[in-house]
Amino acid sequence: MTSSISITEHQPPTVSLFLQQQNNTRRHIERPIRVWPFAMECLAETEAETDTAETTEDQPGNSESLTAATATSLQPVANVKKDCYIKQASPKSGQSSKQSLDGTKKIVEAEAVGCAPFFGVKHYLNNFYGITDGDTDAKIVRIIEPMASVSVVKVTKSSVRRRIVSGKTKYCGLTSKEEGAIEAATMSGHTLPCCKIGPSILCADLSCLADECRKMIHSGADYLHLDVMDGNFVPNLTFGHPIVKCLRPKMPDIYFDMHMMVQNPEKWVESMADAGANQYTFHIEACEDIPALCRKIQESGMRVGVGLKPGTPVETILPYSDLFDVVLIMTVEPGFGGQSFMEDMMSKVQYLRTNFPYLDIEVDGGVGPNTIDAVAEAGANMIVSGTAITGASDPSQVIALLRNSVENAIQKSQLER
Ligand SMILES: O=C(CO)[C@H](O)[C@H](O)COP(=O)(O)O
Repeated sequence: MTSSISITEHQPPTVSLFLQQQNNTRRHIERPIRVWPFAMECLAETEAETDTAETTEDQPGNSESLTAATATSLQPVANVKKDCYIKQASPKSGQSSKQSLDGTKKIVEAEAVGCAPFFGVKHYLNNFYGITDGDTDAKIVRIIEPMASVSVVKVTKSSVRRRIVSGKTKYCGLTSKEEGAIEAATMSGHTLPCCKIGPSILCADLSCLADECRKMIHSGADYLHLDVMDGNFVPNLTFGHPIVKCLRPKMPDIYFDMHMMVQNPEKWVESMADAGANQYTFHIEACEDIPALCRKIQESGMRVGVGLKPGTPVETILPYSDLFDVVLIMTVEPGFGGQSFMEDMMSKVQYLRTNFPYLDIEVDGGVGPNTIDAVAEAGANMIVSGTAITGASDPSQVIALLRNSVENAIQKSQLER
């Protein structure tokens, strides 16, 4: 079933949503939803309201954006002080998760009153989907999380450059309003990870790569995990950026997670960004200057992933943990699909989830219906699965099963918080 909705606003946007359901499997979006950016401004506004204790510092640039935000809402959602600066830091020590969820709830409620399109979209989807800001080249993706009505703003795609300046994240290519909204949202501590299933096409029929990839997406996959092997870091060879570049126009909106099993990963950052990759996951064992590589990846507009081979202790990432968007825990020796899952790697996942509740934790190797429960219970939320999906007679059934396990585990862990 393909559906679409149109929402008109005081500004031009027509919000188009393409939702596809096959064999009762939930979710698939052909294209991102497009909305007018005021929704993001609105988020900033409600953050300011929610966290009044923290919003006292005068910052002229930001007061301008807040005034504009109020003016563009259908009904102002909050009496925001004109001159206040949105400055909610990460959750205060001692702040309970209940308080944090209450804050999130307030934001969601406020949006429901002030932002009809968001409410409609959220209600319609009842799940987590990206919403872009209306440009043809997506700048900001707003993820609506499935379980706890959590809202997150994330930056993706190459039109935005994210840089770390003096330990602070800076965004280039955004208006001050957008930047303020992102700052408020990303620093609010409300960013909880959600379940994403990314089939690895390593063992698929690579002679018809685009068709195989489309099949995965139509079966309900959230993203594609593309394994790049150089015959050096791992004893196998696959493909590189020229193939990714050919694939990109055939699926312009699909998230490409590049698993770079290569020596000297810094060598391929620009080419992969240019080819249209969204996430660049390098192996920590293959890299000498980790901060420099992370900076390079961020500056080229991709999310930063770091992979750990089974023999690499999880603590290795600790000095750099702020620099990563995703940590990939390998549950096989990298190089080949179809190997047996190493359950003892789950202690690494548990350690990461306990210490980094907002981190995207990805698991790769031997993950399928028989092993997913261990992965989900340990706390992983990005699930790579190769042969279990590509070799299945009905990939959509396997994807739905994996998703179900992870979503249940996320829900359970949130109830226990
Ligand atoms: O990175 C990989 C191997 O290095 C693959 O992504 C992974 O092994 C997926 O295949 P399978 O699920 O069959 O193990």
